[in-house]
Amino acid sequence: MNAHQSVRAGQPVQSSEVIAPDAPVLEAMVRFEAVSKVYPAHRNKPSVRALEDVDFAIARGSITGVIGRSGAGKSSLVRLINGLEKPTTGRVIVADSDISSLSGRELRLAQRSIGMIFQHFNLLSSRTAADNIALPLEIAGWSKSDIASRVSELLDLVDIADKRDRYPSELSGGQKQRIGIARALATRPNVLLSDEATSALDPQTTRSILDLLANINRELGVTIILITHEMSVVRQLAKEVIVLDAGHIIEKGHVADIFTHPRHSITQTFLSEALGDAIPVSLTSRLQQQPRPGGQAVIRVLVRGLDGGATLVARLARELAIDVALLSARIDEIGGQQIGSLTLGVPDDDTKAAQVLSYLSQHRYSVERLGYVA
Ligand SMILES: Nc1ncnc2c1ncn2[C@@H]1O[C@H](COP(=O)(O)OP(=O)(O)OP(=O)(O)O)[C@@H](O)[C@H]1O
Repeated sequence: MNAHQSVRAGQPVQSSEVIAPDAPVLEAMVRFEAVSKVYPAHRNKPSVRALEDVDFAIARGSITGVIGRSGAGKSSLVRLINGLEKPTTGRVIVADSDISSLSGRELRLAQRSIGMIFQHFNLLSSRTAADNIALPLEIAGWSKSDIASRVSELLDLVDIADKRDRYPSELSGGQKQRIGIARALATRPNVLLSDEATSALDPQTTRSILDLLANINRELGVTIILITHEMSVVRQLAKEVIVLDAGHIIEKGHVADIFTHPRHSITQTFLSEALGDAIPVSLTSRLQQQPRPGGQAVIRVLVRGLDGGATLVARLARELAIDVALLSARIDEIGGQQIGSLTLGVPDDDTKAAQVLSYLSQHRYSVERLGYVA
């Protein structure tokens, strides 16, 4: 498939298929074609293979999370998208142009269609909020009056007009990030790259920034790519996710599918972190790490909606003849779908707990053993 082809939703997933589900015909905004990135040996340091044969396509107007641990290759991927690095092999296509083949003025023009926001905001401390937002417009050669009206528009968009004359040192982290977002959107980019943009913020401010990004995506149609090491960020905002590990894509697809049916243990660990608070305190306070005679093994399973939970409990009873107890259930909106998190108590006899776990993993449920209760 080349950069200009589109695919129809509903076809089986191919390695470079566009991964947004809803539109009838999807067009890629960012496409990696067999991309590898090797940093050459330097002084005494050996060469590093940061990305290996990476293939994906991100649909126009979508919100996609790219998640991975430290060293997985996330920053390399960002620098390839915005043309700061060239792939060692393969091509990087952004908005129908092969950014990996551009240089000089052509590259600078292409880079204007890619906005970036950062963990530490990267604002100039000597400039006011308004003047920080104006900077990319000055560089792009806009007239003073056009800059003034665009900056006012952007301050309203990020809901921070009252702080226009404040300096970064006078702003909170959330306010600084709003200025960062306004600056990134100044030249009307097609793509907004968020590089750990909420990692330095508290959970409530993170929520408000993610809500703002969701509005921007809805109202302006900007394609958003969220680089993060936190599945909770992906869960709150993205519909699609790419999981990177040691330079390889280990999973990609719809967030709701990956939450309910992860293929890889690393993905499962990210999911557990994102759901850490999903169990009621009344249960966590009773959880033990060692089995109790006559007690129950406690497991957590993710299912599609609460109906999926009722069906699962009925199937375990019917197919394995094991009655499980529903200890708690909670429903979340993840990737635009309702996902149920069920905590089940399985009679703690070794064979029954093992049978249930093996049944769930055979059917690719996202499952985690939490401990035991008496
Ligand atoms: N300029 C460089 N020169 C040499 N090696 C590099 C360079 N940039 C990254 N690497 C190496 O490439 C691998 C991937 O790094 P990268 O920064 O892309 O990962 P990351 O997922 O962003 O990690 P982190 O979350 O810690 O920033 C690492 O082993 C890193 O040490």
